[in-house]
Amino acid sequence: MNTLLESYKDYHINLHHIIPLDFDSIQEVSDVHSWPQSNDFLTLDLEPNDKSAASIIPIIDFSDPNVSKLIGQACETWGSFQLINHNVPLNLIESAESEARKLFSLPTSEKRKTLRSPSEATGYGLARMSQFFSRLLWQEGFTIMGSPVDHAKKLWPDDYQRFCDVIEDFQDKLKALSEQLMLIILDYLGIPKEEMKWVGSNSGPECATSALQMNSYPPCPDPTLTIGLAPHTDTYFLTILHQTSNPTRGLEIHRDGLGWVSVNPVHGALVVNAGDLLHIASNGRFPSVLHRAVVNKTNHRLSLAYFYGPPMNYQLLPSLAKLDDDDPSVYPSLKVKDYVTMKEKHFRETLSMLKL
Ligand SMILES: O=C(O)CCC(=O)C(=O)O
Ligand SMILES: [Fe+2]
Repeated sequence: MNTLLESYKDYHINLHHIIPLDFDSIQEVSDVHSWPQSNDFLTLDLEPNDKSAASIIPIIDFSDPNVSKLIGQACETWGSFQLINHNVPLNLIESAESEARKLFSLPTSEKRKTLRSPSEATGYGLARMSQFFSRLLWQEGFTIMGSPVDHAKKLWPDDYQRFCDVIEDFQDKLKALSEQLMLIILDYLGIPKEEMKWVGSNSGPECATSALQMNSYPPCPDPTLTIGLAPHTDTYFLTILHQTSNPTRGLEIHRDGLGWVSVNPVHGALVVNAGDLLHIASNGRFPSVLHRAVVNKTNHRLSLAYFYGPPMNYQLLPSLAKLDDDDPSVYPSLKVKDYVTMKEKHFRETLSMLKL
């Protein structure tokens, strides 16, 4: 089991947790998409916390001379920041968004030609998290690992090349940015880069794992009843996310003491979130940011999330990030594939189960 695809093969998901709603025909929020209103993180509070809090999520200029310190501090306090001047061309981001929109605008019967099979990780379907919930998400997704060509040929038999070219170029640029961010982060944590040779490695079993997740959240007749993506943390080291500008509400992150904070889109910015594996590798110094996607009544919101992390065989060594010798290790050393397997079973409980 050396690739992400192989680690997911053992977890056959019921079709009910793969097939999205037929948004072409849906008129109302039925019982299966009505989420319980309770006091825990699932509470769909009607308003995000006060607007001033929204501006607190750091916006970092990649060309700032202090960029390393700013990124390290943002990861340590928030586990999240927005990055501007990141060198991913704006027209490429816009093209990727428009290719995603083209895909999600296809009739449901066409999209289902690429339905993710229960033992696979790529293609059209509900977010993987849906297997943990009895209610349905107001979301449809499309997951890509490497080349999307096989699926693209099914969707547009005579016209698949543009989709593939744009998406591959987009993934290449996000990979390069992920590598730059990782070098900054390793330096901040005092981890020698020789310990993470997969950063920057381009081929073979030692190269990084990555995936591009396209999310579509059609307008919803009653956004107070349902949710696009339920609260979760991402699994890998970093997520780089583009979200459509101008949603009424969308990505929200949770911070103790503040509650849910909206990540308001900044034109051309990419959101960077720290995930579980970086939380472990940082020996708990960087929080794995809890976030969710809420839906709205008027806009068809899209997001493109690029997940980046180590190969499945990589052994995480939290002790490398210890501040000094007396600083205890907060997590055990473990292999990435073992973490991925645990998360497929235990979802949000996984980190607390591992904590020493
Ligand atoms: O749509 C968003 O803004 C969030 C997407 C996300 O969290 C994910 O794909 O893991
Ligand atoms: Fe996420």
